[in-house]
Amino acid sequence: MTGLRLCDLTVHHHGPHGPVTAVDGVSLEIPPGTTLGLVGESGSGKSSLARAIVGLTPVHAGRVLLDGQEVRVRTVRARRRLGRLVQIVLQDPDTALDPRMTVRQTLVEAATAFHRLDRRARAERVTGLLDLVGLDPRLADRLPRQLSGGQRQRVAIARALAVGPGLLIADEITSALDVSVQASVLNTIRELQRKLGLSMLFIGHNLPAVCHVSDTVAVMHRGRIVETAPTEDLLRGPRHPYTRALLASVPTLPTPPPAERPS
Ligand SMILES: Nc1ncnc2c1ncn2[C@@H]1O[C@H](COP(=O)(O)OP(=O)(O)OP(=O)(O)O)[C@@H](O)[C@H]1O
Repeated sequence: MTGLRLCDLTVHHHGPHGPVTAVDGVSLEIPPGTTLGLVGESGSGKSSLARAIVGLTPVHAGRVLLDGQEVRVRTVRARRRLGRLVQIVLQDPDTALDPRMTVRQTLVEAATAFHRLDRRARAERVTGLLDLVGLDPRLADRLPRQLSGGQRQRVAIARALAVGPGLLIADEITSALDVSVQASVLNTIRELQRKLGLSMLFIGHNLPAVCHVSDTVAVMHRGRIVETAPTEDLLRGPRHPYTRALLASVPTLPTPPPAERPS
């Protein structure tokens, strides 16, 4: 379990009309073993924040602390250490999975990145990981294209877990999936939290989905955190108008028309 703290984090991008402040002085904390949900509409800066934590986007100002230590990404060794502590899963599993590698090869590669495993331990690890993410072990010898989108995303999650990270960042991991599949992946995330005691940063734009898996929720708007609260409190009494707008914009299931009365 790894704790994360961001102090006044600022991230800039170079836009066509000059610098764009994607993350504007964000401070937040994820105590070890807990999940922080980060919610906000498209363009609010969520991905920039996530990418800055793992060194994929430069930090303009502020600090990223993992277990109290400043994150370093300058050297190969530092990046390796970071990869061992923090893994990120993105919206599109196809970017994480090599189309030429079977599920087994993908998982073994990740599982042996930092640990030596003999043949038998590798086979057990693959079965264990697939079980953890709710996949049938018989899928181990398939290629990504022989799996559904939801199954591929589960493999991407298993691949991240194979490394044995202390913190998992999930960036819109259910957004590209069918609604019914989304719910089942969210339940898998809850199972993982219960079984592994992982620390997580769970990013999404759908407030109920984010709340389903989060202990605390932070609401991001135009690069800033406008409200942070324990999940229950946020749902019961959102304070910021933007949070209320997010809650109000959640689509409800259409109610079937009333049955026609016989005349
Ligand atoms: N590589 C980049 N170059 C220039 N501008 C960028 C880059 N990445 C993001 N931005 C800009 O930074 C701002 C925040 O984008 P970001 O992708 O972090 O938001 P987001 O909340 O994750 O949105 P989405 O869910 O659509 O990815 C937006 O104005 C976006 O246009």
